[in-house]
Amino acid sequence: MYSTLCDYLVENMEMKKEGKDSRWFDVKLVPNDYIFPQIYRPENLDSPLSLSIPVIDLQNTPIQEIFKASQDFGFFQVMNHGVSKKAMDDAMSAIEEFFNIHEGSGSVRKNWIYTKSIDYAKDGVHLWRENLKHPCYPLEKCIPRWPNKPSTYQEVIAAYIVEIRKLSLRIFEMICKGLGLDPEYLNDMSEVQILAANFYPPCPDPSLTLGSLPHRDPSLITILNQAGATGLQVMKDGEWVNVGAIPNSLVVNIGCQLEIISNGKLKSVEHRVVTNMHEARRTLVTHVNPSPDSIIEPASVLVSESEPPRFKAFRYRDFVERNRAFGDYTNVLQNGAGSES
Ligand SMILES: O=C(O)CCC(=O)C(=O)O
Ligand SMILES: [Fe+2]
Repeated sequence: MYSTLCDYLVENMEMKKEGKDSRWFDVKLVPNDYIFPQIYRPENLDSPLSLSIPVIDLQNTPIQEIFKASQDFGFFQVMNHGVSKKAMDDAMSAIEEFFNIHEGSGSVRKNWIYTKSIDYAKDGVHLWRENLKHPCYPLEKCIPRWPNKPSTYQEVIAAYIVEIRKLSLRIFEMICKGLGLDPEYLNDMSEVQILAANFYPPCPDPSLTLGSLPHRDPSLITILNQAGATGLQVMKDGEWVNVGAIPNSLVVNIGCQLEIISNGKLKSVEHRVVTNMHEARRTLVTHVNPSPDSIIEPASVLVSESEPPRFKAFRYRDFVERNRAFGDYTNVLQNGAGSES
């Protein structure tokens, strides 16, 4: 932390003299408006050694493993998941270029939303990240409305979404079988609706900052490509647990809607992103959501006299609008290619 404003100005003027560019994160000390109050700070960045998120090989349709991880952690990592390395690498390169091209260009709010770090504030404190979000459903209509810089963006992100959709269908089938639901139950009501890309630059003091605030996802499931970088933490038994960075794996977590449909059998768990000093974290997050007009309620086969419904029914669209579930521009995101902006 800077002890005086003067220290801060001198430090940053010196960096400019040295000829470094002046992106917001090119600082030697964390500026005051990025320092969270004590209660939010991720002071101990090491996990308890005994805990780790399950890593599951999808090759042999491991229904019980997926089901148990969804109950115990609400999170798991998958290997041999069928999303090609090329699709993952190409998509991640496009994202990296996007954040390089668009830095400093101001927020763009049309059919996609680019939010700079400074635009994110919790009680006046900024998150250590930049973010891009856009709708993905219906895919063919959405593609031409996505960013066109870099020029590969639309093509490679579309290819990535198609592969992620296939993976989400496999995971849903396994979860349905584990729960005792019709295998198509979740497939029929879901869409890969929103893509969010994040850029968390290296930070001079990760104990003071956050990349994302603790939250639960408003999705059915979320599939996260973290490109082998650490930073994600999951709450387990009252402690923050680091999620390992395994090359070519994907992280899957149970969203609030699936917790409701499962009548509380599966857990939607709180998570957050911490920063680190040495490497940038870039992530591609796909929110697999219920179709906006679907009714979310505990599945009838999971409800009985001995297990009454633990949640009331609602329309997903109403939940999203009421909670502004995808941030300030939720309407643009939920209404996808149909929205005028
Ligand atoms: O970027 C990450 O690692 C996590 C992002 C996340 O939790 C979300 O988009 O819901
Ligand atoms: Fe999340």
